[in-house]
Amino acid sequence: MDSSSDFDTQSTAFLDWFKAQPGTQFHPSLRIVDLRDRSAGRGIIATQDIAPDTELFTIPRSIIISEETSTLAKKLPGIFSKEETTRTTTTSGDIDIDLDDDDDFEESVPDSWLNLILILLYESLHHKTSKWFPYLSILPQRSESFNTLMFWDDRDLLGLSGSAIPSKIGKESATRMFTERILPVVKRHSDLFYSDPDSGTTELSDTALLERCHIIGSLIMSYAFDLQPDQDSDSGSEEDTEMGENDDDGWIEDRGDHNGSSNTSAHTKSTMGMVPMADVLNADAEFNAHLSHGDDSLTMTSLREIKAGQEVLNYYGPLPNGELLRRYGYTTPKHSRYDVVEVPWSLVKTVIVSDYKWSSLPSQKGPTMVKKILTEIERDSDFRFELGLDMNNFDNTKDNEADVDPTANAGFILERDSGDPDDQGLCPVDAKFISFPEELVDVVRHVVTMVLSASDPTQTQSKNKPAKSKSNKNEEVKKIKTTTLEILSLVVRRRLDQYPTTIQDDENLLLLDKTTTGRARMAIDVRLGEKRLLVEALEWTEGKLAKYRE
Ligand SMILES: C[S@@+](CC[C@H](N)C(=O)[O-])C[C@H]1O[C@@H](n2cnc3c(N)ncnc32)[C@H](O)[C@@H]1O
Repeated sequence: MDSSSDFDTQSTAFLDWFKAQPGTQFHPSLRIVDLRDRSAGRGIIATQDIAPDTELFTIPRSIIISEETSTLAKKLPGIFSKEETTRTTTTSGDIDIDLDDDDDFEESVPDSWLNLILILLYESLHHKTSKWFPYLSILPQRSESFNTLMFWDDRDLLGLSGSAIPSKIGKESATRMFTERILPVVKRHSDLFYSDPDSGTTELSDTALLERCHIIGSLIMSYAFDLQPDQDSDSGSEEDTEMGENDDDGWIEDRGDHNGSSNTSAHTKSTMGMVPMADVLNADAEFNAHLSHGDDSLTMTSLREIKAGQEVLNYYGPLPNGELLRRYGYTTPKHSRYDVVEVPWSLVKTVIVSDYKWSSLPSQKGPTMVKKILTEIERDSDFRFELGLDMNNFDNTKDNEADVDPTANAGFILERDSGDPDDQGLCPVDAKFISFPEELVDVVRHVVTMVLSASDPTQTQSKNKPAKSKSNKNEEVKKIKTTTLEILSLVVRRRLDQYPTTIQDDENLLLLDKTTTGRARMAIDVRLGEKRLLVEALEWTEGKLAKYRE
């Protein structure tokens, strides 16, 4: 860790550099500060009260590191301009590379994330002579500087047992992508990448280069912005664009998930960039500043009054703490409102087949009958499609893709109703659990209906069975609803059992053991938040059941 004087010297050098760039502005009541005592690196605080709607700082597009400004993009124009010509999207959504177009096709790096990796790799190998030197100097450059999950070892990750988040780290797929798409470009143009003796960089081994790609990839994931075109040309209303808001989706999130997977269509020319000063701001689920993207510059504006001493905070989106940890390497109490728990379809099946005590089924034949019904459901492609069981409902960054069982990765996401932040960056309503995902309820109810009717002797008798009375029908509906809720309740309990520690254990760790810090503490925040959500779901279910049983 840098001494605090080195840290401050670098901050000052960066601020001086920033202010010296044509077109920048920096509000005099702001200061870059050292927040490492609370594991938040650098941040910006107000030194005087700042009124709402104040321009905090302005960043001309010319000082953003991106394809538009980079020396590398100018030196290798072929690589950075090929995306429209060498790639097409097939109807299935797969990417096809047009081999006839150019025999250098393997060098095309169509994803804005990969483009920025190449650019930053080049700049880091030329950092001493780079025009961004003071800016590059304040960015984390070593793996030890990151707490994103990519850099956690197996022992650290044990703290996240039970959570689905470790399965989304995607280190292998990122390594594959770097090996296939970045290393060949660097090797082919080694004269360019290693051309700066002043920066003292000799040719890197594949291992060292891959390590650097991971560092830069993580840097981009936690620092870069999706650069939107001039908002004046957007289709949104003027008021919305001025507020940096989007009509339909609430706050625009200008940070994508670039975890080794392209999330932009091959034909969408989206650019990512490193935005000096904007990325010095930390963030939270309640925030007080917003970046708007203008024609020539980007402007950070206060959304409400920022009192002297308060931190200026940006917004990274409605992320659960697990996701915040994976992408950004930290957790906050306010982000727990967005916590989620993934419930695998396999767990739901186990509960239905083996755990739930079907009172109306003969104990011998019961499980076989239920299994048969589930198999039929899984075979029914319409049903699977409707329930999303064919799709990987979980993140596509999973390393272990299910080749055999199309439902292996299927699952349901439990979450609260959390609402959007308001136009001042505040969350006015409490987040609360108000229902299970519709698909989960539908599938359980469907199974319950089938099982109950298969085990109902009046259903299996002759076609001339007497019509059911209204009260019988009501009873039947009630039975289906209560059985569905009982199964959901059991699913939640079993999901809770998948965490090695209880809520009480975790709360004790946090309360009694004040030495629980860093990664261990953040892991507790994630798993505790998920378990609290499960308990909320359980209480909600039991409340509903109590009403039906009255
Ligand atoms: C865009 S940078 C913000 C500046 C950063 N603090 C620095 O020192 O360079 C994003 C990173 O800052 C840290 N960060 C952002 N918001 C934070 C918060 N509320 N608490 C702790 N760390 C935070 C995380 O490490 C995150 O990956």
